[in-house]
Amino acid sequence: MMWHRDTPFALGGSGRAHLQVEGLSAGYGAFLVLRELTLEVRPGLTVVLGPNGAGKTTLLKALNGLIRRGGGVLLDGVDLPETTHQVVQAGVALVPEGRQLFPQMSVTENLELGAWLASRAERARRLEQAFADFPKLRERAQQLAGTMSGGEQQMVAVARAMMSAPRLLMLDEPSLGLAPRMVDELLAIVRRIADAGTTVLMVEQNVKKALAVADRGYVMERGTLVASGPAKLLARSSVIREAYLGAGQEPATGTTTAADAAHRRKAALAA
Ligand SMILES: Nc1ncnc2c1ncn2[C@@H]1O[C@H](COP(=O)(O)OP(=O)(O)OP(=O)(O)O)[C@@H](O)[C@H]1O
Repeated sequence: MMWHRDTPFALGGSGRAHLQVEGLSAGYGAFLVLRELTLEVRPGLTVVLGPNGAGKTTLLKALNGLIRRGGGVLLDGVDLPETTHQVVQAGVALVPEGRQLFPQMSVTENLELGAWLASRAERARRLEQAFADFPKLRERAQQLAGTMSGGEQQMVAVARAMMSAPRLLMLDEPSLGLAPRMVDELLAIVRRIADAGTTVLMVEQNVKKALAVADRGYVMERGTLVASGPAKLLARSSVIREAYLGAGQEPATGTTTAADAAHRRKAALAA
């Protein structure tokens, strides 16, 4: 069964938000990761590519108010606030790396947490809409999130972010650890969310597949941008072909267990 119907995703805002990032710097303590980054996220789907440690997650954390940043960030011409609470209120939602669901809570409870700023009645309305947008989650409404497959959990994480009715949805490596078919389905959903009017900024390591669904892309290395452009052109560019040749190919087993293990180690170190 597919995860979605042919109806557009009605949860997101339809403001076609436009994010402008000007001279952004951010890091951890004295360790500066991002140096004077300038980029824009236009309505549609923008992807940020780059190797491990390039600073992709750091970019999303800085935009989301999880770490301090310098430089300017404008959402539709208005300064984006610096605290996560206010960033969510401004209409920006993040699907974090590793999903970060509450494993002992049901699908419904996890989804409801995505609408914590909304009134009770509005939360109920959005939950109904989330189940309409992701019919399979309705069947699993009472299942504990921790007992779901990786792909199912990623769908819950995306649906939870959409519960805040964002104008800008940010996703951090949503395909990590998923089987190829699930990656395709997930990216199709992300594409449809963008088509329905929520601007999307997605960080990915699956270069080939990400560029196939995106409108525009940036390539980041060591905290700076080394290439940008329309996704179709970027896919044919020498910077992508030389640096990432084969990077978008699927592992023979259909899973990325090694990547998952590396990710868990990194999460443990960061904790
Ligand atoms: N909490 C932290 N404290 C200190 N340094 C960190 C922290 N998180 C990340 N870093 C460092 O910042 C740099 C950028 O990391 P970041 O996670 O943004 O990269 P990335 O491009 O998202 O890579 P990946 O694909 O592995 O997630 C790395 O050198 C990393 O070691």
